[in-house]
This record gives sequence, structure tokens and C-alpha cells, in this order.
Amino acid sequence: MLYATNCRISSEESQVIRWVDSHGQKYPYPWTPHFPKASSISHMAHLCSQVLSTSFFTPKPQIPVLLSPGVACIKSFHQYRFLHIKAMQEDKFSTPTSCDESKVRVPHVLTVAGSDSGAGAGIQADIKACAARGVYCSTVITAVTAQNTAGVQGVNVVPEDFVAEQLRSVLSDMPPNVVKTGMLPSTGIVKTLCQSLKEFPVQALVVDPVMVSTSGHTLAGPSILDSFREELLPMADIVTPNLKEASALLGGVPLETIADMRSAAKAIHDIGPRNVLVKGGDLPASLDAVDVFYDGNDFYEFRSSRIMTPNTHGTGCTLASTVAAELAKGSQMLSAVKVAKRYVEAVLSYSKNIAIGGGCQGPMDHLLKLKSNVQRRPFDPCDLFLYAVTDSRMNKKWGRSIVDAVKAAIEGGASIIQLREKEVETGGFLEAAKACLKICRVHGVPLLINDRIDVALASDADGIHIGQSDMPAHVARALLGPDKIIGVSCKTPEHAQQAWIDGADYIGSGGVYPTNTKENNKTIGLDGLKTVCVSSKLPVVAIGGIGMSNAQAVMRLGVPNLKGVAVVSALFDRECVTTETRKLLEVLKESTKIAN
Ligand SMILES: Cc1ncc(COP(=O)(O)OP(=O)(O)O)c(N)n1
Ligand SMILES: Cc1ncsc1CCOP(=O)(O)O
Ligand SMILES: [Mg+2]
Repeated sequence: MLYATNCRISSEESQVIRWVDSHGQKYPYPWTPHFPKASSISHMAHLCSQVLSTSFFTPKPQIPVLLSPGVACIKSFHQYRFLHIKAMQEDKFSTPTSCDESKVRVPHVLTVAGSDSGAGAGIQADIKACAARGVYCSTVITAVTAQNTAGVQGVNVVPEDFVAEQLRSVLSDMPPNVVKTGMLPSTGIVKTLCQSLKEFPVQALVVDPVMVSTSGHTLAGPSILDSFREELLPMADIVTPNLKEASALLGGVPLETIADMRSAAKAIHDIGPRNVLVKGGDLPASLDAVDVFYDGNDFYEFRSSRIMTPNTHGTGCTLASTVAAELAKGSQMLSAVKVAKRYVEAVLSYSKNIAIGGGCQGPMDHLLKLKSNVQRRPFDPCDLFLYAVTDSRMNKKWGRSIVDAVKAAIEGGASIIQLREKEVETGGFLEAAKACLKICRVHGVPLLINDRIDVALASDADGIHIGQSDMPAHVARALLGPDKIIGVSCKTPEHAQQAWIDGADYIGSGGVYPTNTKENNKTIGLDGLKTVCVSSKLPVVAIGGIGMSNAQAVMRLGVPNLKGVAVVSALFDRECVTTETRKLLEVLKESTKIAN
């Protein structure tokens, strides 16, 4: 049983909640640092249910969750279904409307923005971006603009009280997971929105501080800046200004270099949003498009090569909506920003030659056919907890098929599987991968393929794991698209830095201990592992000679981004894979209990 407890009030509007088990033991996941402050017990239960419906709990599968004070939920595959509600304080506790077991919850973004008749930006871009990312999008329209690829011909602002009415209609009946804002043309509309969000809190607020259209038309004048700074930004989970907007928010400071962008991100963070993404698309004299992300502790630079196309109208709206969509699906902020950047890059590249309209600012085609399945559950670093890596020689030795080995590891509690089949011929490998994928999908366990991008693509596996001498990770990313999981083997901080730049999702680091499974493999030891972890911006899984006897020593290194252990022989060079996996899982769970 997991309990949600509100353990710390962090501000007027939000609180920190912790998930504990029935022994009072803390669970390290999932993140819920800025949980809206509940006004009543039923409100708390409702907010918890929202978080549960979009975050992915591990260990898996099927952990009943008792919310304080008493909503029991169960995780089945990727959906949380509410089984029953037990009111501990019946009089104060009302049934959330979303508790019908037969209903499937859909991630939902509400966009509060202006309509663009040309449909490249604004509300129309937001709906398309969310749809492309598999997320429902409701809309509150703040202004109706007449515009096309040549520019903005007219703006008609929606009266404040009618914006309020639209907000009430949506928020009171169909609460979104995330609210994303675009064009907010008057101070009154900003205030109305902030008031509504206090009344109906949501899981996250994404603010795109739209001020000027791509064609140079003013969409929200300078009078709006004070209400942005004083009311909206302090409520935001992320704000995504371009250079002009960042400069305006900071009273007109010039922003000409990446160093300026970093200072701006920090100064905007001081205004109150929890994360800032300063978009450097307009940075002069830069061949790359560089965006700077600041989370209050660390800076991250996202670089992508500039795509030469006139079809860039709506990129800002699309980026912010995609961040919102990914958050609604349960991603953490940094992952949401990374996926959104990759998605916009893919759309820009796909749309670079499309011809719509006679003006010089064309729209993009959001609904490009990405090969990957955008509905798939996002990668959660906690998946790395018990990483089972198969081995064809060991399977042969013990007379097991690949499929049987995978089934057994999942039964024992493996949280992610890698098929590392060095000796199997391609046709057999593909068939095995497809069969394993079916099993993994049923259990919500991601399946990765070692080395073979062709097999990963052909089988539609969840991703790949590649080493330093395999295909470069940035090439793999280009081939696999924004959603697939990419893991890279790293023995040094330099490898880890490159893996981050190349767009990997996690790194595998080792051999921590000597191993017979991989020939001529250099052992880096616990010290080497720690050095890599400390320098890595990505989550890390340790590998090499790890088993029951030393897994705790690895997990107790005490570095937060070390998320688990990857194991071959301790699971597969044994008679009963299920038993060994189960035993190792217990050992790992023990080590996290002690660490917490
Ligand atoms: C989780 C994980 N980490 C590291 C490796 C090793 O990959 P690589 O360096 O490419 O070596 P091979 O596995 O291909 O021999 C891994 N497979 N998994
Ligand atoms: C694939 C790999 N990469 C680094 S060590 C290793 C082998 C891990 O196997 P084992 O868990 O049997 O030591
Ligand atoms: Mg390899």
C-alpha cells in the first residue's frame, strides 16, 4: 500500500508531498515537488488522483495506492484505475468523478491563447501539437486574430468576463493535467487566469510569454509585463521566452550571447517560475540554434543545427504545447523539454519545403508521420532499477529460448529488458524481439535491443543500447526519432557529456567489477562509477560483475542519478531466472530503504 502524505508546505500555492508505504517507509518516487495546495481532504484526493494518472509508479506492476485519506487505486499497465473509494472521514470526503473503473484517463492540456486564422500558430498550433503527441487539448480563446503567412491583419480581443466564462466551463468540468498559456492580450485576462488557477489548481503551468508575432506585430503590449512578473510567472512551472521576450521581461537588457542568455534565465528564474527555457533561435551570428534551460540549480544547453526554411511560424507555440503535452503524459520537466525540442526539430525538418500561402512566414506540418508510437509511456529513469540483459550463450547453455528468458526475468520483477544476442542470426533475432515485445508491453516493461538499430526499428522495440564503438548516439537518435529510448555505455565523464549532447536518455557505466560476460572489458570500479555518475546529466545504470553479493554496495554509492543495476550472468547464468531476479530485487529494495 502506498500513502500520499503532505509533509511540507513550500509556498502559499503549493506543497511537497511524499509517498510512503504502510510501514512509514519513504518511497523515492515519483517526483511531486510542487503539488498544488489542497483546500480540503476531497480536494487532496482529487489532486493525488491527477498525479497518479499521469506519473508512472515503480516498482511495477500493480501496487495498490491508498491516498491520504483514502482513495485506493491500482496500476494496470499504463492506466491507473480507481478500484474503490474508502472514505475515512465520510462527511468531508466526496467521490472524485473520475473513479469509474471502466473509464480510460486521457492526458489533457488546456491552452489559453489566441486564435490564428492561418493556423500556423496560436490555439490551432497548440491543438495540432497536442494531437500529434497523443494528448487531448481543450481551448480558452483570449483573442481572435486575422493573420496569414504575410503577417497579422487584425486582432480582436475577447472580453475578460468571457475569457473567465470559458475558463470556468473547462476547469470545473474537465480538469486538465496541464495549462499552457500563449497570447494573453490584457492585464485583466492575466489576472482572470491567475484567479481561475488558484480556484482550480492543475499539475503544471507552462507559460509561453507571447508578446510579438513572428512577423513583428505586437500581441501583448508592455503594460502586460507587470502582471506577468507579479502574478503569472511566480505560478509557472516553466516559462519559455524567446530573446525579445526575455529581454522585455528584464526591462530591455540586450541579449546577444549565450552567456547573456544564461544570466537572463537566472534573472527570470528569480521572478518566480520553477524552470526557465530561453530560446536562442534569433541569436545573431550563431550557426546552431541554442536554447538555455535553467532549473534553479543547473544550466543545460540544447543545441540543434539551424534548419534553413521559411516555414517557422508557430515554433514557439508548438514547443510550449509539446512541453505541456509531455508533462501531461507524466514526463519530468527536463525530459519534457528535451522531447519537445526534438519534436519541433523533426517537424521543422519535415516541413522545410512545404508550400502554403504567398507570404514569407509559412506554417509547419505538425502531424508528420513519425515512425514511433507517440502514445507510448515516456521513459522513466526508475525503469533502470533492475535491468536484465539477456545473453545468447547463457540461454543456449541452460536450454532456454530468448522469449522464456525474458518471461522469467519479468516474472521475477525486472523493470527493463535488453536483448543482447550477439550470436543469433538477424531473422531469428527479429522474430524473438517481436515476441518479447508483446510480453513486455503486457507488463509495461520497456524492451531495448543491444547494438542492432535495424532490429530495434523493424521490431518497433522501445529503444536501443549502444556502446562507444557502435553507431554514434546522435545518428541513432536521428534514425529512431524523439521517443525511443537510447542508452549509451560510458566509462568516463567525457563519454557521459557526449551521450547527453547526442540525445541519449540514460548511460550504462561499468564494468564496475570484473566480468566474464564481456571480453577485454576494462573494470572501472566503484570509484570510476562514481566519477561518471557525478559528471553525468543523464540517469545512470551500473553494469559489470554485479549480483546479489555486491548490488547493495553499488546502490549505496549515494549518487542520486544512479538509478539501478544492469545484470547478465547473475540472472541468466543460473538455473532459475525468476528466483534469481526476485532475490536481486529484494536486495535492491533493501538498499533504497536504507538510503532513504
Ligand atoms: C545497460 C548496459 N550498459 C552497458 C552495456 C555495454 O554495451 P557495449 O559497450 O556496447 O557492449 P556490448 O554489450 O555491445 O558488448 C550494455 N550492453 N548495457
Ligand atoms: C555488457 C557489459 N558491459 C560492461 S560489463 C558487461 C557485462 C555484464 O555482464 P555480467 O552482469 O554478467 O557481469
Ligand atoms: Mg555494443
